[in-house]
Amino acid sequence: MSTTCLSPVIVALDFNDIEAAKNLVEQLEPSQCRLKVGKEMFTLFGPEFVRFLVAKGFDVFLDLKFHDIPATTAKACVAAAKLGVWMVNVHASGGLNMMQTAKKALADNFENPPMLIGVTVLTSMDDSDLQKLGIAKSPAEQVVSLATLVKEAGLDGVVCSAQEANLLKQELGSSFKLVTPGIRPAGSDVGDQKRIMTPSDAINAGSDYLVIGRPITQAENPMQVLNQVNQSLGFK
Ligand SMILES: O=c1ccn([C@@H]2O[C@H](COP(=O)(O)O)[C@@H](O)[C@H]2O)c(=O)[nH]1
Repeated sequence: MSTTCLSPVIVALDFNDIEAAKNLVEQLEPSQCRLKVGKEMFTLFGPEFVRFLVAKGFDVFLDLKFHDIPATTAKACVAAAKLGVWMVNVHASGGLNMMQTAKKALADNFENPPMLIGVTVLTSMDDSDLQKLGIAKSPAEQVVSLATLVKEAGLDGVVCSAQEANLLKQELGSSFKLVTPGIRPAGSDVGDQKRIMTPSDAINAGSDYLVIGRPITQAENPMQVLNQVNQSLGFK
C-alpha cells in the first residue's frame, strides 16, 4: 500500500550499483518523493528491484519507454503493471493504434491500472536534433502535435520538457498530466539535457511532476538537495 506523496518530485534512480541505489532509498520516505526506474537499473537488476521499491511503499514510475508494434507494447505494459507500479510509459511516436491498444489492455486487465503516459520529444533534444531527424518543426510544435495524439489515444498525460508545459496546459487542459525531466536546480550541471528549467519555474509553468536524477543522486548530500527542492516548492 503506497503512502500519499504530496511532493511533485520523482527521483530518477539511475545507478549501476544496486547498493548505492538502496542506500539512497533507505534514507527516503514515500511521502517525500516518488521514484523512477529506467532502462539502466531495470536491465541490470530486473523486476526484483522494482518490487523492492513498491514493497517499501513508493509510487514507482517504470520509465521503459515502450515503442513497438501494438500487441507487443500492450503486453509489455500489462507486464509492467503486474509489478504494482504507479506509472508506465510508451513513445508517442509509436502511433495512435499502439497507444490505444496499450491503454485498452491495461483497462481490460486491471481494476486500478497504473497511469499510462506518452513520451513526446526527449528533453535532451533541441531544434537541430529534430532537423537531423527530418522533422521541420520546433520542439514545442512537435511536442504539441504528439501530445494531442496522446490525448486522443486516451492516455493520462505526457513526458515533455517544462518549457512546453504552459502551452500544453492551454491546449490540452489542466487534467492532462505533464511529467517533466530536464529539471535543474539553479547552479546544477546541465549534462546532456537541452530543454531545462528550475523546479519552481517548472511548477509555475504547469508541470505536474518533476523528474530529477543527477542533481540529487550525484550530489554530495542527496537528501539535502531533495529537501531544498521540496522546501522551495512549499512541501515539508
Ligand atoms: O525526455 C526525457 C525522458 C526521460 N528522461 C529521463 O529522466 C531522467 C533525467 O535525469 P537527470 O539526471 O535529471 O537528467 C533520466 O532517467 C532520463 O532517462 C529524460 O531525461 N528526458
